[in-house]
Order: sequence, then structure tokens, then C-alpha cells
Amino acid sequence: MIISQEAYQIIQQYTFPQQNEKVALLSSKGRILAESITADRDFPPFNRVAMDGIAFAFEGINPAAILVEQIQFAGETQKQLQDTHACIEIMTGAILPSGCDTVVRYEDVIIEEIEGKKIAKITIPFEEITLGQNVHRQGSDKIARQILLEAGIRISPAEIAVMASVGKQEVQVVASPKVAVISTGDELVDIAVKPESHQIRMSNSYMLAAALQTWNIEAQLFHLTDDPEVLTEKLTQILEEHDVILLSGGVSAGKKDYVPEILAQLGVKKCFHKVAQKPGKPFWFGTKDVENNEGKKLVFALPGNPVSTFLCFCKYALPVIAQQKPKVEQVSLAKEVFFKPNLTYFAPAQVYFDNGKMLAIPFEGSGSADFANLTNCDGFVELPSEKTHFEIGEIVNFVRFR
Ligand SMILES: Nc1nc2c(c(=O)[nH]1)N[C@H]1C(S)=C(S)[C@@H](COP(=O)(O)OP(=O)(O)OC[C@H]3O[C@@H](n4cnc5c(N)ncnc54)[C@H](O)[C@@H]3O)O[C@H]1N2
Ligand code: MOO
Ligand SMILES: [Mg+2]
Repeated sequence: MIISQEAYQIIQQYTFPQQNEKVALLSSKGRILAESITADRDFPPFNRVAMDGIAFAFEGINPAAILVEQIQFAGETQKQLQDTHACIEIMTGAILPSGCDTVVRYEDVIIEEIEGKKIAKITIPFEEITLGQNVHRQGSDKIARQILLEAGIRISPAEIAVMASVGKQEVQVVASPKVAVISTGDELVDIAVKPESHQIRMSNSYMLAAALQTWNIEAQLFHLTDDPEVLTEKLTQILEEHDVILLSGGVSAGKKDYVPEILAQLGVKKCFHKVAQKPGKPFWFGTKDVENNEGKKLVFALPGNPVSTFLCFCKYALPVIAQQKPKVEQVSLAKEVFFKPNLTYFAPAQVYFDNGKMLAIPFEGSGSADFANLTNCDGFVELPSEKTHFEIGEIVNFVRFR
């Protein structure tokens, strides 16, 4: 049996077989960028006016009387200032007219009709105006051919905006793994079936598929009975067709817990079986080589008790599947916990903010089969194995699922 930190380290060494794919810009949200994105033109691409008002040449202007020559709207081609002492009315987003270098906003100007001419007068002290104000200079943010986004970053709406602005309609991203979620067990029926008194509906598959969906990863769902022939035949095929396999159930000490043995027979190399933790002690993990790829097929055989399944998925599997190192969150315990066994204890907990501090109330429920208890919780507090009493105010790690 290995400790939780070791199990985590072992799994993080691996990646599923890496491939890239091209997707429509909007479908790239949440994915990992597999190409670098360069600026096709300067940012902004022209001297962009930043305030509605008047534009003029700063040098030699008479703030008390400035002739308004015309208006330059956003989206119009660039206009030209004729008289260096005059101005052009200007709108935010317009290109700065040639001959102008400074913009004063409408709030600081009065424009009057005098003898059929429009005359602007600046109403604030001229010392408050600076040369070039309210002009977002061409190339002041980024310059053409500069790299805007490096390959390897995760795409959020901010990156989508940058890519849209350089005209990227399709984006090269790292392909999501092909994931199989497999429930095992003779006692399980699908949710469409009314269970007999000795049966239960399978909930683990739906829990895992839903968790993957939040990362835009689609999973194919399977149910296999506790029959060595069925397991062998189906797992052979599933292993061929998928990069990541998430099994639940059949990994403990039961007479029909065949999963580890059959995976080994199918060439999945065991990395470990059993982790010194509660829940999820019987967790099994292995890998299978893939030809011409550094990545490996990753097989997570999760213990069947739903809280164990979910903890092992959140703590160990999701970071590699989503290729996202979890943010290390720490919380302060708001309730004391006693836990005797020499195991890392992942206790379900609800978190809330108080005075800028994140507090966690452990909701231990009635154990690793009590998955309804998770609906009150946001994640698991990670309580180290070295201690048996965890006091109020103690700072511990938090594995978040909500
Ligand atoms: N003699 C021992 N017995 C058990 C040990 C042990 O160390 N020695 N470990 C216990 C622990 S801890 C766990 S966790 C479970 C893990 O068991 P398995 O991985 O073999 O899972 P199953 O036996 O197939 O099922 C356990 C439990 O979970 C329910 N289950 C399974 N799949 C689903 C599903 N898809 N949806 C909902 N519920 C599911 C299943 O009906 C069982 O009740 O073993 C202990 N035993
Ligand atoms: O891992 Mo088991 O979940 O302790 O019941
Ligand atoms: Mg079992």
C-alpha cells in the first residue's frame, strides 16, 4: 500500500496519447492551445480615439475659439484637418484624423453656432490638457507579428477575444482524450430500469460523466457484469478504442472483484493497488503503452463505493485527464475532527467565507457509500495520516469539486 502523495506523484507522471485537432473558435474555450497566435496587425491597428469630443493639433491651438471643420465617426475612413488651428468633432472608436494629435471630451467643450459656423470653446484650464491625450496610439498594446498567445495555455474568453481579433475562425487545440466510464457490478441497473429489491441504479457513471462534461470532455458509458468472460471481452475492445478508462467497482477483496486481475491479463501494467486513505483505499491504477506515442492509455480502477469513486476521480484522475494542475486551496477547519486510522482522511466538507478567510465544515455523513451527503458539500478536506485529532482553526488542503 502506498501513501496518497505517492499515488498522486505517480499518476501525474503520465499523459494520455497526445494528438491535436482543429476546432471552431468558440469550441476552443476551455481547451489547450496547440499553436501560437501572432498579431496580424498592430493593437490597436490605428490611432484610436478614446473619447467622444473634438480632435485638433495641440501646438498653437486657441482654446477659446476653435473652428469645427467636420465630424469623424467610427467606421469612417480617415479625414484630414484642413486648418491647423481648427478641429474635427470625433467619436470614440474612430481613427484619429490626420493633422490631429489630441482629443478633448465633449464634457470639457461648448460648441456654439456663430454666424453659420460651429465654434468650439474649451471650458477647462488649458494646462490640464496634455499633448496626445485620449488617443490610444497605434501599436501601443501589441505590435504586428508579436506573439500574443503561446501554445500550451488554456483558452478562456480572454484568449477567444484575442483570437477573434486576429481573424482566427478555427484553432489548433490539444484533442481531448477518448474516455470510457465503466460501471461494474451485477447489482447495478441503468437509471431507466426499475430496480428489484436487491438491485441499485448505477449513479457513479453519471457522476463521472457529469464531472468530465464541466471540462468539455465527453465520455462513453458502459456497464459490465461481474463475469470474467464479459469483462475480458469488453475491456479488450474498450482498451483499443479509448485513451482513458475510468472503472468503478470490483477492485476490493470480494470473490467477484475481478477487475485488477483481468486488467493485468490484458497488458495493463499495474502502477499501484491500494492507497493509505479513506475513502478509496482499494484504488488501482495502471497504464498501457501506445505505439508511436509517448502518452499511455491510463486506467483508473476506482473503488465502487460512490464517495470513494468521486474522491479518487477528483483528487487523482481529473488533473491528468483535464491536463490542469489543481489550484492548491487551503481552508481553516470550522469543526474539529477525530480520525484514528493511519490513513489520509478525505472528509466531505462545505466551505464558506468569513472575514476574508475560507472556512470548511466537515460533513462526514455515514461513510463512503453515502453519496447523498455530497450534495451538501463543495469538496473534501485532506487530513494528514500522522494525526488523529484535527482542531478548529487548523489549516488543511481542500480538494474542490464544486
Ligand atoms: N474484505 C474487504 N472488503 C472490502 C474492503 C476491504 O479492504 N476488505 N474495502 C472496502 C472498501 S474501502 C471499498 S471502497 C469497497 C470497494 O469495493 P469495490 O471496488 O470492489 O466495489 P464493489 O464491491 O463492486 O462495490 C462497492 C459498493 O459500491 C456500489 N457501487 C458500485 N458501483 C456503483 C455504481 N456505478 N453506482 C452506484 N453504486 C455503485 C456497490 O453496489 C457496492 O455497494 O469495498 C469494501 N470492501
Ligand atoms: O474506500 Mo472505502 O470507500 O473506505 O469504503
Ligand atoms: Mg467489491
